Amino acid sequence: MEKLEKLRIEIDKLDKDIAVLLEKRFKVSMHIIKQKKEEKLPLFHPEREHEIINRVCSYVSDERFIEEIKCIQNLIIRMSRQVQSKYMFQKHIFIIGFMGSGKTTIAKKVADMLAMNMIEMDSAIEQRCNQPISDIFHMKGEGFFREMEHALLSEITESEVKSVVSTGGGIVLKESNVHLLKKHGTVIWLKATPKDIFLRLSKDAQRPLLKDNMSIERIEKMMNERDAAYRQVADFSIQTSHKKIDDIALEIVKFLGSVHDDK
Ligand SMILES: Nc1ncnc2c1ncn2[C@@H]1O[C@H](COP(=O)(O)OP(=O)(O)O)[C@@H](O)[C@H]1O
Ligand SMILES: O=C(O)C1=C[C@@H](OP(=O)(O)O)[C@@H](O)[C@H](O)C1
Ligand SMILES: [Mg+2]
Repeated sequence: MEKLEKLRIEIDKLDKDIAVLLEKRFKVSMHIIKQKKEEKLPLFHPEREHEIINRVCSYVSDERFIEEIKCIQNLIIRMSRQVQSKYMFQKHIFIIGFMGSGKTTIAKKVADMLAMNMIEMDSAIEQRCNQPISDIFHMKGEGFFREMEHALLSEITESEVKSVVSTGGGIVLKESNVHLLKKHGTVIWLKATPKDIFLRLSKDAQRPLLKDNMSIERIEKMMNERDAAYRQVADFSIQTSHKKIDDIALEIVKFLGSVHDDK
């Protein structure tokens, strides 16, 4: 029993040392992000992160713990990115654009790169209604869906936690949403050609507005009707056709690094 007590005291002391060191490390991370911003350097640098993890593993002499230490180091790096993002972004990051432009896919990537919370508005509405979007449209009508969408956006904008938000393609149809997007976020507009949208969505039955009569011409017509609304709210636009998901997300993260906030 006495031996166990001694070991516990040792663990407690090590935990204290770790906490103090982590606090120091996070403070340095914050200095780094300020410096990166001043020097306009990329916020996200995966090669450097791999380098750090490999180097840290090379300090471990007992092979039995390499896997665990690697895992913890990964988490430390991710949490450092979280600390940096909290410092950097005092507004939400809204991803807007036509159906199939890649909002959901890219928002996940950007959130992962910045270690930020991600909100998928359509999924959140589906959860609230306990129904897929296509059923909500069919059974309760588009008007009901738009009310749900507006209520959710209002809630998101009131939240202290800043998120990467994947919106639905029709978010800009309500003027009150446009106002909220502009006021509370940095808005990224994803674009794609009607042909690419058609190819991306032709096997997807989850878009009620395109479900029955999907054609390149119909997509082009709807897109033309909406483009002005996307344009008026966007801080940055990016063409996604013929680009890889990772490259699109990196381009967005690079843009976000150049955004000036109040700090
Ligand atoms: N840049 C891209 N290149 C190729 N396919 C893409 C790209 N972006 C998204 N996709 C694909 O297109 C489909 C629709 O993407 P999604 O993220 O759901 O779009 P949105 O949320 O804007 O409707 C998905 O199957 C996704 O994998
Ligand atoms: O463009 C629209 O009006 C809509 C787009 C959908 O989201 P995605 O853009 O993710 O497909 C979804 O919100 C709903 O079907 C309405
Ligand atoms: Mg989506």
